[in-house]
Amino acid sequence: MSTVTDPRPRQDLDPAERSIVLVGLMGAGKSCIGRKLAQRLGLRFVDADSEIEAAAGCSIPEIFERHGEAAFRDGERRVIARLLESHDRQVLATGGGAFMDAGTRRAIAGTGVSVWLRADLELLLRRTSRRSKRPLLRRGNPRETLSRLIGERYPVYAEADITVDSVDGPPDETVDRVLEALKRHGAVR
Ligand SMILES: Nc1ncnc2c1ncn2[C@@H]1O[C@H](COP(=O)(O)OP(=O)(O)O)[C@@H](O)[C@H]1O
Ligand SMILES: O=C(O)C1=C[C@@H](OP(=O)(O)O)[C@@H](O)[C@H](O)C1
Ligand SMILES: [Mg+2]
Repeated sequence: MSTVTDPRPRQDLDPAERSIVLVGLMGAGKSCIGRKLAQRLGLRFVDADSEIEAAAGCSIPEIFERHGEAAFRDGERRVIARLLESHDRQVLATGGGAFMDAGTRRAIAGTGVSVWLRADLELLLRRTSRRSKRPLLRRGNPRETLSRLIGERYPVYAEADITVDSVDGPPDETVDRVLEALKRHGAVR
């Protein structure tokens, strides 16, 4: 007889069975590096932001405008919990604010291995200057906003299982660094 629920405590999951979950600030490269990492590992790639947009039937700026940030955060928490409940191993790029939620951090610790893509302010500014799809950077001064978010969020991102510096070179260079770190952690063989 088969059971629907997995009887193993999630903490016992082998690191090599866990989904790889990228966290970090806007512009760190979670979406870009996550997609390439998934290709290299032959795993499914999921971007939490795209899933939220699909579930809401509108873009992230529209969700913020119509329903406010709190509603976006509710959707984000639910979507990430659903994605992590799936037993398929995947590479999941979260949005920059997701890991700030304690429940989301617990869910990630349950079935994932978290990787903080760390980047400095100048790199984040350069990478986020081209597109304006991020509501938090649409108003005010992006340097001040990102600098404040670094102060608020970096101590929390530091709780991730693995930290990798997102470098100012070709994306594959950062993908290589992530792969090496995952191997050291036992999450990739
Ligand atoms: N390592 C990298 N090297 C060069 N460009 C990058 C790198 N990582 C990301 N980018 C570019 O920077 C921008 C922001 O990256 P993105 O993956 O959307 O970041 P995030 O999802 O963390 O907000 C994108 O245009 C992406 O192509
Ligand atoms: O940092 C944040 O609070 C946000 C980051 C965005 O994702 P990226 O980090 O992929 O840009 C997106 O989820 C939303 O605009 C809010
Ligand atoms: Mg992204």
